[in-house]
Amino acid sequence: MNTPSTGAPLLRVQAVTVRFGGIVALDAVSFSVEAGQICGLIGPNGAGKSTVFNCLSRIYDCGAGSIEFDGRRISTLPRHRMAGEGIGRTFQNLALFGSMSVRENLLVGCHGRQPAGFVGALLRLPGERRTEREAQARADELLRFLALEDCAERIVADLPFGTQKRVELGRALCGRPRLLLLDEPACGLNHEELEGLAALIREIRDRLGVTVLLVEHHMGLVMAISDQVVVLNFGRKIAEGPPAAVRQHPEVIQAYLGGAHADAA
Ligand SMILES: Nc1ncnc2c1ncn2[C@@H]1O[C@H](COP(=O)(O)OP(=O)(O)OP(=O)(O)O)[C@@H](O)[C@H]1O
Repeated sequence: MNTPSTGAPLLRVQAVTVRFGGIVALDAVSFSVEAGQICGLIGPNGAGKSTVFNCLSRIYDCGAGSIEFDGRRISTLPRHRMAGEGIGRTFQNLALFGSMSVRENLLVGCHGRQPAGFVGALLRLPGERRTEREAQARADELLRFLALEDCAERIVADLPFGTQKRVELGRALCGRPRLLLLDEPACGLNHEELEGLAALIREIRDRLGVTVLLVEHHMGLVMAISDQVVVLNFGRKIAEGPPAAVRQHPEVIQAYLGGAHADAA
């Protein structure tokens, strides 16, 4: 089980501002996520949710403000260090190798954190063989956890979309993240798959000890599984707190009323 090494919040976003020309995508946004929480990050289209994720993955630079992970400032680290720091993510449009098997996709996720390097792999050094065994064991563990054993050797592109989404979760989990960023995991899933997803996200938190930050338009899912919800609108944080309080917040109701997501209210 992953545990934080300090008593501070696992993730602290402090006064982060991001501008694109004249657009203020994030305007001094601050929030924290405690270890062991599922935190929902919601808001209407264009509110700034993806920009937060892209700052956390270091795809975007924060123009101002800072991001701390487990007490360490990460907002200035190089992008390739983020997986090693313990932050994993999934993508709205799935980041999978369609022509490779489910197991191979998971192994790619495992190898992102392996220290042996190119020369070690080329020469099949003992250390590299050990990390390969460990990667296979981790992939087996996650195939079981995600109920993907039966399709482990199948080509990903041949699988239903809902199954591909579980493969992507597996790829992200192979790197043993302490914080998992889920980008619209419910998008494209049917009703039955949605119920399975809610249970799975809880299990990722409870059994694997992974803290979850969830961007999602499906309000039913967010409100059902989140311990806290942060609401953005036009790049500003307009509310945060437990789901029951957030859904009654006047600014949240106002932000969603008239939009495509009025069910938030
Ligand atoms: N790379 C970029 N270049 C210019 N503008 C951008 C860029 N990325 C985001 N924006 C702008 O920043 C604002 C916030 O966008 P963002 O994608 O973070 O919103 P979002 O809440 O994720 O929206 P959605 O729910 O539609 O995905 C929007 O006005 C968007 O047009």
